[in-house]
Amino acid sequence: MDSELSRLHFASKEWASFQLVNHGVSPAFLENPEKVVGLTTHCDDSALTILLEINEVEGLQIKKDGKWIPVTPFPNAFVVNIGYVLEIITNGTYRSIEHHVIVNSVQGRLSIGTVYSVRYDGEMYPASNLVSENTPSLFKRVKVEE
Ligand SMILES: O=C(O)CCC(=O)C(=O)O
Ligand SMILES: [Fe+2]
Repeated sequence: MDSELSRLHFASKEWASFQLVNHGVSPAFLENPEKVVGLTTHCDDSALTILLEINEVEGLQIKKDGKWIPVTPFPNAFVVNIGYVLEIITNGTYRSIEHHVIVNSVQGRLSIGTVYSVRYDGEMYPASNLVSENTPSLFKRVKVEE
């Protein structure tokens, strides 16, 4: 049976891709804005994360040269975030950037992300054609699960 579901199951198993939805902040939470935390600072451990800021509420920020810079939502545009996996495969040519999400007490924020990664039982290391005497490998071979 080659249903959508079995194809999705195959894709999730082979590429570990899945979707996540961040819901807005609940009204109860909004009554205590000082307690409101968004998503704490992190780099994605995916290969690529493709994000849609559904209701175009600001909140996502990236850290550049030690400063937090807001990623202003742009109608119908995706935010493409590079994760550790791609940083390793490209031997650091593409860097994974630190980011976090802050929420405000006025409006909830809604985003949907599709996370593309690699097989969980595999290994990752820089692509061999990106490693040379002049560009030594910046990463050792590691298991994806590590
Ligand atoms: O909601 C967002 O805009 C960012 C979500 C995020 O950073 C993540 O899921 O890794
Ligand atoms: Fe993230």
